[in-house]
Amino acid sequence: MAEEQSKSLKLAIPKGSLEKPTLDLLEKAGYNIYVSSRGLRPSSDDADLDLFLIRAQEVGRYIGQGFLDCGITGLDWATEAGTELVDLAELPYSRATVRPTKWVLVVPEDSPIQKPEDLEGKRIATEGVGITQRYLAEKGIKADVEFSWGATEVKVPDLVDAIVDVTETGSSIKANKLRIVDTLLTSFPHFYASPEAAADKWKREKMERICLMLKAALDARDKVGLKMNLPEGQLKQALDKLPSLRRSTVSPLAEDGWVAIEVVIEEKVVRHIIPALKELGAEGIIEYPLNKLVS
Ligand SMILES: Nc1ncnc2c1ncn2[C@@H]1O[C@H](COP(=O)(O)OP(=O)(O)OP(=O)(O)O)[C@@H](O)[C@H]1O
Ligand SMILES: O=P(O)(O)OC[C@H]1O[C@H](OP(=O)(O)OP(=O)(O)O)[C@H](O)[C@@H]1O
Ligand SMILES: [Mg+2]
Repeated sequence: MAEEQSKSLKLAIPKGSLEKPTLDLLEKAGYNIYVSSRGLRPSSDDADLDLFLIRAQEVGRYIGQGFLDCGITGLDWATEAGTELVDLAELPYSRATVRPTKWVLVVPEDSPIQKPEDLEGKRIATEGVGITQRYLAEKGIKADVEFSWGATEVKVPDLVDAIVDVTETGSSIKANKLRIVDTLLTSFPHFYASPEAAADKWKREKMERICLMLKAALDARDKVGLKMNLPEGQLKQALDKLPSLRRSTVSPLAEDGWVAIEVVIEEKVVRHIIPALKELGAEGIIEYPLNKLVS
C-alpha cells in the first residue's frame, strides 16, 4: 500500500503551439491542470501526476532517455527525436483546427522549382532538418539543408531557394505568397511512453486510462445527444428519412403508441434533423452537449 501511494507518473505537456489545445483537452478529459505565470511545473487535481511543460521538440528526447515516463508531442517531433518511444495513442487535434499539421516543401509562387527533383543542388532552410534530409535521401536528391530557428517563410527566395515548414490553416503560406511543391509528413499529437514506463504495470494502466479519457473527450467533440418522443407509426419513416438516426436507442413509452428515441449525432446535422423530426410529429425534442464518448 505504501509503495502504491509513492507512485507518480512524470508527464510532459508540450510548451508552445500545442500548449493551450493540450491543456484544454486534458481539462475536457477530466484532468484540471494549473499553470502559474512563467511556471513550467504545472500542478493538477490528480496527485499521481508529476507534470513538466517541455518544448514539443524535446519531449521525445527526454521520454526516450527515460527521464520522463510519458508525454504528448507531435508525431513530427517524436520522429525527429529519433529515440525509442511507445506510441500509446494518436490524438487528432491541432493548434487552430481539427486538421493535422503538414510539413510541406514550399517555394515562392513565381519560383522555377515545380517538382522535388528541381531542388538538386539547391539550398533549403527548415526547423525539421532530419525530416527534410530523409525525404531528399528517399528521392535521391542532393541539396543543402540548413537548420532554421523559425520565421522560415521570410528566407525565400533571398536567403535560400526553398523551405520545409509546418502548415495547418495555410494562412502563412498565402500571406507570404508561397506555393506548396510537396507534402513530406502529416502529423497529429500522440501520447508517447518510454519503454520502461510502458512495461511498468501501474504506469501502463495509469497511462492507458489517461489515453482512454483523452480519446473519449476528442470523440465527443462536435457531437451532441438528441432525445425525443415519436408516434410509433412514424418510426420507420424517421429512420428511413434520417439515416443518422439508425443507430439510435428506441424504447417504449408508458403512453401507448409512442416511443422514445435517443441518439448521438454530429452537431452540424442537427439543424436539418430537428425540423424534419418535428414534421414527423416528434415531441419533447431535446439536444444536449456531450463531454465524453467511449465506443
Ligand atoms: N499551426 C501550427 N504551427 C506550428 N506547429 C503546429 C501548428 N499546429 C500544430 N502544430 C504542432 O505543434 C508542435 C510544435 O510546433 P513547432 O515546432 O512549430 O513549435 P512551436 O510550439 O510552434 O514553437 P515555435 O514558436 O518555436 O515555432 C508540432 O508537433 C506541430 O506539428
Ligand atoms: O498554416 P498556418 O495555420 O498559417 O500555420 C503555419 C505557421 O505556424 C508555424 O509558425 P509558428 O507560429 O509556430 O512560428 P514559427 O514560424 O516561428 O515557427 C509555422 O512555422 C507557420 O509559420
Ligand atoms: Mg512553430
